[in-house]
Order: sequence, then structure tokens, then C-alpha cells
Amino acid sequence: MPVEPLSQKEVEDRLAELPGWSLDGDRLTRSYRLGSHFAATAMVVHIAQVQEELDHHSDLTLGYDTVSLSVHTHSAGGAVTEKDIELARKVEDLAPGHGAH
Ligand SMILES: C[C@H](O)[C@H](O)[C@H]1CNC2=NC(N)=NC(=O)C2=N1
Repeated sequence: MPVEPLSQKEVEDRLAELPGWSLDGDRLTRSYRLGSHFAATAMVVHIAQVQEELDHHSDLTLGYDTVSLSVHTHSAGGAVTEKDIELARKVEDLAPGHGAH
């Protein structure tokens, strides 16, 4: 099923409920800090699992103690869609369990 681009207003409304997430050009982004490199690595694996379940994938970057995501929807011409918001919400839900902030 095709996903439609969200309007600027729709993106802003949804971002209001996703603290820490922001729009960088046409992408939703957020970085997390973790307690160790191993903790950050475990969070990356958990996010990868969620992304496979959603069939929606961010550019996911592992640093020493950081995890960064940047996502938009390729099939919507690179716009932000509900799929990006859904992924962001799921990552927000799993982040506290990894001690990410
Ligand atoms: C075939 C597969 O369903 C598609 O390529 C999916 C996979 N993951 C994806 N991820 C993102 N971010 N955008 C997409 O359009 C997308 N499409």
C-alpha cells in the first residue's frame, strides 16, 4: 500500500509528541546517548529488529556511546510519512530499556 507524504503541519504536529526528534531537511532525526559502546550496540540490534518487522529502515549510525537515526520514506519520494513517525515512536518506546537518553 503506498504511503502518502505528510504535510508540513502534520509533521510538526507529530513532532510535538516526539521530544528529541527533529526535521533535518526532509528527514526525521534523533541521536541517543548510552552508557557504553556495548549498550549502544545492543540498541542498534534492537532497532534493526523493529525495522525488519515494520519493513521500514532508517540510516542507523553507531558511535562509541551514541546511536543516531535519520529516516524518510524512499517510496514516497523521500518525504516524511506515517511510516517514519511509526518507527520513531517504536524507537522511543524501546529507548528507556537501553538506558538511552
Ligand atoms: C521492498 C521493501 O518493502 C521496501 O524497499 C521498503 C523497505 N524499507 C524502507 N525504508 C524506508 N525508509 N523507506 C522505504 O520506502 C522502504 N521501503
